[in-house]
Amino acid sequence: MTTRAGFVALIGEPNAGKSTLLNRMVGAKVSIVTHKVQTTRTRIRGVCMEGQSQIVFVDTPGIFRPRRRLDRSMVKAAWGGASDADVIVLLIEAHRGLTEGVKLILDRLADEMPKGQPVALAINKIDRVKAETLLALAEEVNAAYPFKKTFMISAEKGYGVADLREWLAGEVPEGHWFYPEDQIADLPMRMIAAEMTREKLTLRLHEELPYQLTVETEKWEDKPDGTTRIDQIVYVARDGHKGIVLGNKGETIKAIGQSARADISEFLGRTVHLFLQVKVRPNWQDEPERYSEMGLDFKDGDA
Ligand SMILES: Nc1nc2c(ncn2[C@@H]2O[C@H](COP(=O)(O)OP(=O)(O)OP(=O)(O)O)[C@@H](O)[C@H]2O)c(=O)[nH]1
Repeated sequence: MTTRAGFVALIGEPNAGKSTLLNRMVGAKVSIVTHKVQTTRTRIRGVCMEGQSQIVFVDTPGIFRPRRRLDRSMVKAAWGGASDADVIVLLIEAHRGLTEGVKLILDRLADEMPKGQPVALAINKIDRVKAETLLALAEEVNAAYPFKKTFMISAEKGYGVADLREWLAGEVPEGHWFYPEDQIADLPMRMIAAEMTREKLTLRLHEELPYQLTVETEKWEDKPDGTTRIDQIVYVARDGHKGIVLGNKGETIKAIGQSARADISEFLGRTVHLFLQVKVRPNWQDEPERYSEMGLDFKDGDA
């Protein structure tokens, strides 16, 4: 049977309802991810299956709030996330209409989507407006940008969300799934745990190994005794980096493991046994950027 898999970016002004919509489509754990982990590297917000399609939602952190200098590079990264995606959904608020912020996004959309990906408009919070207003708004926004499809939804109440999901499932390209189906439910937790370890590594080693580390959660086992065993791999780019991460007699990695374990345990509310392994993956930076940035690990022949 033909399988499909692809990346979907939800974009929109702050407060448009992106998290609420994601939670509806993916499941409640996603909100935990987004509120706990604020990084530019963790780009995956959640994954869901719809029929034979695997839909991977990618993050677009802070696209429209470039306040500080640091934020400007994040804005770039955010549009990068969107333009790398296979499908884009612009979420706007029904009762606020075509705001200046939305206009700004519409102006940039054509330039930022050189690949001509399908872009859908989702008018959210339809529970707050009358039907006439909605139709007029849909027309107005479509006149500004030729959306492939327009959805009227209420992320909070769930109206229209199933239709949007079905449409996305049909729009993502044919291809292998990125994640085994049985890992999807755990994925946000695996990512949080990996991100927590990466944060400790960066705190301790940031001067020596900037951006040269990735962490992946390999195994996750909730034991009947109420504890959780988590195995993670810290990938470094070069053999010489391994020693830096391990430290003298393994002291550095031990200290990192202890503090990561404490954070993960607190977060999960259960005792965690964390096992860290350091491995060299010299080519990870040469992998297509979108995959390595997203923490995806491809086996031969998958890409
Ligand atoms: N009435 C109504 N409120 C909604 C709907 N969807 C989301 N909201 C509310 O809108 C507010 C913002 O929703 P979020 O999902 O946090 O928005 P966001 O786009 O993720 O916001 P940022 O994280 O700031 O980018 C919350 O108070 C939601 O409860 C909807 O369909 N109807």
